[in-house]
This record gives sequence, C-alpha cells and structure tokens, in this order.
Amino acid sequence: MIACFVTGTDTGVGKTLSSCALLHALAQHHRRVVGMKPVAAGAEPNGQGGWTNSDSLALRAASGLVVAPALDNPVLLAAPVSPHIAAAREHCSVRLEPIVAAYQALSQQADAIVVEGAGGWQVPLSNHLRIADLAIALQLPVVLVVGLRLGCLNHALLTADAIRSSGLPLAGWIANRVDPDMLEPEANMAYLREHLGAPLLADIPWQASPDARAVRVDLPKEWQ
Ligand SMILES: Nc1ncnc2c1ncn2[C@@H]1O[C@H](COP(=O)(O)OP(=O)(O)OP(=O)(O)O)[C@@H](O)[C@H]1O
Ligand SMILES: C[C@H](N)[C@H](N)CCCCCC(=O)O
Ligand SMILES: [Mg+2]
Repeated sequence: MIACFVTGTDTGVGKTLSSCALLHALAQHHRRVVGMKPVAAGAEPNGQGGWTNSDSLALRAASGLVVAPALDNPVLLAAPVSPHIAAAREHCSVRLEPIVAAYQALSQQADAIVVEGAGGWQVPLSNHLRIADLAIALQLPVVLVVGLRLGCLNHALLTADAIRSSGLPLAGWIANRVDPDMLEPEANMAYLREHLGAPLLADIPWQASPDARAVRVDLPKEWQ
C-alpha cells in the first residue's frame, strides 16, 4: 500500500488541488486509489439533507474507490475555522483514535491513499493535538505544498524543518503558483529546489480554472 500525507505552507495554498493531482497520478499505477480528509472544517448542505465538505467532494471526485464517508472523512466540523475552534463550537474535541481506525480500515480496501491535512503543519486540532500529531500517528511520508507567493520561503523552510524534526520523511514538495503577479518566481523556485532537500513532484501553474487532471506529477519511483 502506498500512502502520503499532504500538508502546506498555509491554508488555501492548493493542498486539495495537489492531492487530487497526486490521486490522478497514482491511478496510472494503482487500481484502488482513494483520498482522505481526516478532519474537515467547513460543511455545506449536500442537497440530500446532509452536510459535506468541499475538499472531501473534490477528493472523492478524483478517487477511483468509493468508500463510506465515515472512512474518508471521519471528522466533519461545521465552521470554516481552525478545527480546534470549530470543534469547541460543537462542544466536542478531536481525538486521534477514531481517525487512525478509519485510516486503517481504508488501508484494508485501498492500494494507494492520499491524506490531506487541514491548513498548515502546526494547525491545532484540539488544545492538545496538532495536524503534525495526526501525520505522526499515521506514520506517513509527507508531501509539502508550497503556495508560491511572497513569504513562502520562510513558511516552506520552517515547515520542512518541523516535518523532519517530527521524524517523518519529506517525500517531496509541490510548487503551486497561486499568485500570478508574484515577482521573481523563478529565483524563489531556484532557492526552494536547492534548500528544501526533497524532490519537486509538480510545478503547478496559475490556472483561471484549476484542473487537477492537467497537472503533470513526477511520482517518486517507489510510489509507481
Ligand atoms: N494553481 C492555481 N491557480 C489558480 N487558483 C488556484 C491554484 N491552486 C489553488 N487555487 C485556488 O485557491 C483556492 C485554495 O486552494 P485549495 O482549496 O486547494 O487550498 P488548500 O490548501 O487545500 O486549503 P485548505 O487549507 O482549506 O484545505 C481554491 O479556490 C483553488 O481553486
Ligand atoms: C477552514 C479552512 N479551509 C481550513 N480547513 C482550516 C484552516 C485553519 C487555519 C488555522 C491557522 O493556521 O490559523
Ligand atoms: Mg484543502
């Protein structure tokens, strides 16, 4: 089974787009490919009397394997805010055990799983837990999505250091050109290529209508 944990330099940097692109790339090599959004903050009516998160919907659309929502999105919180705040509003607290159990059940059914975090690496899930703790509990190699904009060098280096100090491998990074007006994008790319110390898996151009299928992904050999 191939699996990875997708984190980002911030919220809104393109983790969902990148996770969908990874799912499409993995589907070229593996039969049962599925995305997982373990903790989603922000729910919208699904038209059938229930609620869904838009990241979960996008991951499902990019997945070949259909599973129960309790497996691919075990924690769905209503408010589009930090998960620890969204959970507090609902008088509940996010716990790792049910999420790890859902992941384990998913891994019985899948050949490849892409797990999308929420926000960046240190986003709180509760007063005692952060997204990093979830990636550590799942023991997954990490893919870092860098939203290319002014400030991303600092965010990318801090995040890469934190991932490595957690003991998890940084399997690769994805450059996502979220700011079409960014100055010196290639000089920023050159610095990141030299200093992140992990392979560049994809370089996603700014797109007026982002399309994960159009993204070229160079998967690590061991994931093919
Ligand atoms: N390359 C791109 N070109 C243009 N727009 C983009 C690009 N990548 C992402 N976007 C847009 O930026 C927004 C944020 O992207 P996305 O939802 O993938 O971020 P995220 O990191 O998954 O955020 P979250 O922390 O909420 O999960 C979306 O509206 C998306 O369509
Ligand atoms: C609601 C949003 N789309 C994400 N799911 C959660 C982002 C939390 C960010 C918290 C923070 O770093 O301040
Ligand atoms: Mg997302």
